[in-house]
Amino acid sequence: MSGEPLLSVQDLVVEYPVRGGTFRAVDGIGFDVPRGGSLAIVGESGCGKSTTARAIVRLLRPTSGRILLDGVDLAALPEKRLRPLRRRVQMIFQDPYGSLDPHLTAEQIVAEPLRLAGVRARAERSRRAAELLDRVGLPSSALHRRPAEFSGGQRQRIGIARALAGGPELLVCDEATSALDVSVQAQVLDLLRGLQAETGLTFIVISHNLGVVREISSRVVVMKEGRIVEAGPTDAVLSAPSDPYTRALRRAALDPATMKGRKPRAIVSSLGS
Ligand SMILES: Nc1ncnc2c1ncn2[C@@H]1O[C@H](COP(=O)(O)OP(=O)(O)OP(=O)(O)O)[C@@H](O)[C@H]1O
Repeated sequence: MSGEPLLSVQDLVVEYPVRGGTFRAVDGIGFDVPRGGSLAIVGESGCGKSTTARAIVRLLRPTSGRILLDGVDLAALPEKRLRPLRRRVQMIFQDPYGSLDPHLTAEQIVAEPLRLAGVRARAERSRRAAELLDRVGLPSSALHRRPAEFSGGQRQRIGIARALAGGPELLVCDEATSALDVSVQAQVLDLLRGLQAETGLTFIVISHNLGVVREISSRVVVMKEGRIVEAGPTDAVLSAPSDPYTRALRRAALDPATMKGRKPRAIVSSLGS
């Protein structure tokens, strides 16, 4: 994990057009993610985590700043030049129910990015899709079933197989487990950890759940109102946070009564911070 970071985000600003002007959702943030490493982004609802993720995978175009992938600035690239790089950065979404095309079978869902990556022969795409679905722990009977026939955890596995299909170097997981039951969350986290160990994949994990962050990421940045208020090794930041906001997040996470089914914004305000 030495040398140049795989991803370097510098002075990133994202503004949304709103009635009468713009709203600055991300306000000049920066961080590095080493190759084969992981970074978690945490913070209250609305602090700009998803906006950051969407900018990194260029689902939206940043207002300013740099997103260097191996030194190439994704922020500035026009769509046409971005296309060959898209395969290298993939995203897993929060909602395993909404993010899969209901009309396609699991095999077709996973085979599509293979086609886009230039795998021409249909038989080869089918073979690789079956391999990927097996790798994420789905049985071969899953191949010809459609999303409605799977559980939430199984659908998230299909989403992970789809994200892996193009052979990405960076996987951005936006609340990838938060729609799932706790025991299924643990299984999906195990799968992601296993993939990281096996393949050296680099991860960005976005979560409001500090337990998930501890499990999966060695480094963390804490965001508040579009800015980074604290950053460092996960254990250090979460064990001895220096920022009052991180301390409030942590207190809330340690208290199961306040945490149950609630998001940090509500919890932080209930703590009076
Ligand atoms: N398309 C949009 N137009 C205008 N404002 C937006 C848009 N998308 C997001 N925002 C605003 O930008 C801010 C950051 O939103 P974002 O979704 O990045 O937050 P988040 O930290 O991911 O929240 P959550 O944890 O609830 O998903 C919020 O105040 C949100 O209301």
